[in-house]
Order: sequence, then C-alpha cells, then structure tokens
Amino acid sequence: MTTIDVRGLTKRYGPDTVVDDLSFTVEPGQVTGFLGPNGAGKSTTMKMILGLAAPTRGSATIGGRRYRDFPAPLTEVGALLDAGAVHGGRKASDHLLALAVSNGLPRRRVGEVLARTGLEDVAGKRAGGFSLGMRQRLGIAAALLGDPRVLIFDEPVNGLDPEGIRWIRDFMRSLARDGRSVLVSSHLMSEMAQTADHLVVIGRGRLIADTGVGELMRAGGEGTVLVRTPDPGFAHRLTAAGATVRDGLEASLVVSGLSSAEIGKLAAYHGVALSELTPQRASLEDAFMELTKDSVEYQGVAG
Ligand SMILES: Nc1ncnc2c1ncn2[C@@H]1O[C@H](COP(=O)(O)OP(=O)(O)OP(=O)(O)O)[C@@H](O)[C@H]1O
Repeated sequence: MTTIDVRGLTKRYGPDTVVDDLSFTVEPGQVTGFLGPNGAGKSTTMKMILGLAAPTRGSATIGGRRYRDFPAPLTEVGALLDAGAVHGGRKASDHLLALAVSNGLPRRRVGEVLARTGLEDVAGKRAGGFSLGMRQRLGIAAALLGDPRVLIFDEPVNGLDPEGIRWIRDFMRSLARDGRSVLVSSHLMSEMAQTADHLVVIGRGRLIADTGVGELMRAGGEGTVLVRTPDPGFAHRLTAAGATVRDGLEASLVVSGLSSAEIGKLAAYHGVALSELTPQRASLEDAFMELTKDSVEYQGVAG
C-alpha cells in the first residue's frame, strides 16, 4: 500500500510563499480531490511531489521515498500535468512505445494501456489531430504505462465536454477501486464532489480542510429551511422563536436557526397553514466558497 505523505511542505518564489507549511496524506484505494481557487498552490505542490520543483522546506514522499530516489519512477508514480505535452506528429502508439522503451518498460504495456483507456481504434493516428478529450486519455495512458500504485492528475477535466468529464470521473474511480492512490486537483468543488472520497482544500498555499466529502458537507452548516405560508404574520412568529428569516424566491421564507420539525410544531401551535416546509442541504459548493472566501485572489463584487 503506497501513500503520498506531504509534511510541512513549503515553497517560496522570491518574496512569495506559494505553498505554506502544508501537510496531508493521500491514502490508497480512494480518490483524493486537491481543491483550491486559482493560484492556491496546487500545481506547485504536485510538482514538488513529483520532484519537478524543490521544496524550500518540508518533504513530499511516496511510500516513504522521495520521487527522485526511485530507480524506476514510472513504475511507482504516474502523472498527468499537462495533456498538451504530446508530440503532435507522432502516432499515439509510437508516443507510448517511445516512453516505454526509454523507461525500460515492457512493450506489451503499450497495448494494455491503449485498451484500458479506450484508445485502441486510434492507436495508429497522429496525436496532433486528437481532440482535447483524446489527448487527455493519451496522457492518462502514458501515466499508466509503468502500472504505478500512485497517480497524480492536475486539473484533468479542464476544458472537456460533459462526456469527456464523465469518462475521466469514472476512470479515476476505477483506478481507486484497483487499490491505487489517486490525487486529482481541481478548482471546482462541484466536480470533485462527484469524483472524490476525500478532499484536501488549500487556499493561498495553506491547508484549509482535510476531510471526507460527507464531513465537509456537514461542516458546511446545518442548512436552511424553505417555508411557504399564506399567513403574512408567520415570519414574525419565527423571528420571535429565535430564527433568522429572510425573503426567498416567489414569496417563500428562508429560515435558519430552527429545524423543519421545530418550524412545523410552531406552525401547528399557532394554527398556521404551511404550503411548503423543505430542509435545504448546504451544497458542497457553498461549503467550499465559505471555506475559501478569505483566500481567493480576486473577489468579484456583486452588482
Ligand atoms: N516558477 C514560478 N515562479 C514564480 N511564481 C510562481 C511559479 N510557479 C507558480 N508561481 C506562483 O505560485 C502561485 C501558485 O501557483 P500554482 O500554479 O501552484 O497554483 P494552482 O493552485 O495550481 O492554480 P491554478 O488553479 O490557477 O492552476 C501563483 O501565484 C503563481 O503565480
């Protein structure tokens, strides 16, 4: 079982600390989503894990060893940082074969990874003519060549159409089911909510949350309750009972501070008819915005 261990990882570029004392663990058998707004330091962290950038302080190890200490890194860790990094004039199979041969991997792996990523039919086509989704698959095929236990993907769904996103999502999950450790970055909570089991959230280089998807949902707040009633005085009764009430869409009331059961009892006590009483779960997107609101680089101002 191979984990990624990040301990006190710090990276400075000149006066800027872009990764700041970051510690987290990526466990096998699950997809860990690595989330943060643009510029949060996700790519820099991944590069340090992969030995492509040197930490200013701290360490990033895979199964207890640094990336650059692996004699055959591709058999330990597969990574996709930039799907554009493929020689456009080369056929997909030749691209993979060149990688396999130069890394001492068996040639049969080329056929195996082409099959696993559904690229068999286009194996003889030049990568330059591939759609972004196909290039992404080719990058993933390359990452899988050494059959590594650990996989790292930087924003793999960026720019993909819904079908491509679906494919990547299912593929990440299948890699985790194999028992591999999968670290995937994204700046979209909505995407990660459907893909990841565990979330590591950073903002301005610092750890904000290291949590299961379900726990984050609960931490996002107890949510609100949507109430509809023809009784114009009920809002006042809710406030008097300790709730916070604001006007929602189409004459509804958005109530926080009381559960739907408590609101129902209050209505019954006062003989008020309710036409709707719906608990609203805080979405992961809300939880994420709440967590990272102090760390986004540029905040839009609502008009
Ligand atoms: N080589 C470098 N030299 C100087 N600054 C850098 C370098 N690489 C990254 N940075 C800065 O470090 C910060 C973090 O960048 P990074 O790419 O790691 O963030 P990110 O979370 O991956 O963002 P995004 O989602 O936009 O890719 C940014 O402010 C970026 O400008």
